[in-house]
Amino acid sequence: MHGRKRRIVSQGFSTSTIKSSEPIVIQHVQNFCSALIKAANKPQADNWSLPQNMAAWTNYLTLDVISDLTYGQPFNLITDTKLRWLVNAIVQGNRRIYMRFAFPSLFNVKPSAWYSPDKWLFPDMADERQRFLEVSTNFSEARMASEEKMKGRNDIMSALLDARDPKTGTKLSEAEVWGEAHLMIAAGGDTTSTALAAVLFYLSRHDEAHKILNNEIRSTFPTIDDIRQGYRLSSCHYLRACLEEAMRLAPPAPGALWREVCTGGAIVDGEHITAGLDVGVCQYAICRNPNLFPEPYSFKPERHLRREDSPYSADTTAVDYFGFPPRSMQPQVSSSPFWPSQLSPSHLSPPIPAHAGPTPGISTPLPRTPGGTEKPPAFAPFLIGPRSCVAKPLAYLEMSLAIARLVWSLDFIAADSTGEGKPGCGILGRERKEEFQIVDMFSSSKDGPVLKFKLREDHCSQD
Ligand code: HEM
Repeated sequence: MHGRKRRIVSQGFSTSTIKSSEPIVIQHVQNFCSALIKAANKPQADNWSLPQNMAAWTNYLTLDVISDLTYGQPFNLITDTKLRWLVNAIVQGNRRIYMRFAFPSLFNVKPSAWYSPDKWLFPDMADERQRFLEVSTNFSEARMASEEKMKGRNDIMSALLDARDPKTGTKLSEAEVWGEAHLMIAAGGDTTSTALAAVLFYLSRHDEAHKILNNEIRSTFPTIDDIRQGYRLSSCHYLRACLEEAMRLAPPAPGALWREVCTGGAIVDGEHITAGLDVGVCQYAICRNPNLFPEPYSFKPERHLRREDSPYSADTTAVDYFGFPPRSMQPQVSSSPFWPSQLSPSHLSPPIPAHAGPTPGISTPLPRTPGGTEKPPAFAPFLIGPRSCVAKPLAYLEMSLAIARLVWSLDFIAADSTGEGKPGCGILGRERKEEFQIVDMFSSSKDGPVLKFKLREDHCSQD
């Protein structure tokens, strides 16, 4: 059942669909940047903008993108306040699904006059959920009504409506299409916004990394319009490393996503697991294992950089995250080196520990152990296998465009401590000031960082 849907849904994220979706993503990324540029154009006494909560802005951006690609019209959360309540409704919806996974028996009780799981457990969200379903239905109906007009768009929805399962030749029914659309909104907004908020949190607290990224982006792209899918964006390896490191420290799906062991059992790390048991790996925990990630609480994008002499760079079949070959096979596009003299690329690329898994990359094959078996990567924010994230290329495109265009246009600093841990708070795991705080609700709920912006010094007039 899942296999059939997956074969159809994955066509909505094919290279050609992602390519034709790019102008839509860029349009919303530009709205996002314009909103922050507008704030920067009204400097306060300290020359910086009023503080901006980036958990909110990144949520608006990612929901505008995914609603536009799915329904053919955006929620317009960046430019209009009317539907902004949807952000919380979606987070709460994810929390409810997570509770269902964790405690199915609570929900498997038929609601009665005296017990209804939703009313008891989520009294505040019943209304919001209803309103969200109404919005989603209205948007779905509007899309269906204008489907003829939308034909040339080649977005996720057109692909879902047209695609056939290559194995059975069947299409998704209308109900299945709208079920998938609903899933896209729930799965595609909150996750991507956590990664964006986290990278902004860590950059605003790590000047050296922030400087290197500024240099990389500003020296690679002469104008903001040059920041689009292609060799130049693929060559921004420090950008990619910052995104990876932010997702390592703040995984957008941080908990264990359980899988039931099938008939015959399974062998995991040499242990036999009986059929019927649930197994899962908690991304938050494994990403803090010091044997896999030395100094696990430190923000070190360089740990994700591919060393030219690492085993992976020799792999000519490896492709980069937009489907381009690795840097060594790409034309050189920028003659100005972006590395500060005291931090050469070789300095930033310590040897990759043999046990640390491969440099993450969409199509980088898993390394082979001496016995020839594949070793799964420890860092897997999108998971691996047949139920992993179907939209990984879209997520990387969106994150790369948003951070590159923002960094190209604006300087930013932390305005306050929102999002930080609170030393001495007495809550285990919540006391590290330097760690971006997330709450596991299937996706990650977060607040902050709150940042102040100003136009980058060498570009004084933008709108
Ligand atoms: C940084 C961004 C993202 C991360 C880290 C992420 C992570 C994940 C993870 C861990 C899963 C597996 C969930 C499970 O096992 O239950 C998943 C599934 C999924 N994701 Fe993403 N996701 C991201 C962005 C997106 C976006 C932008 C979309 C857009 C539509 C999306 C759509 C989906 C869908 C449809 C599934 C279900 C796939 C299936 O069951 O075959 N995700 N994602």
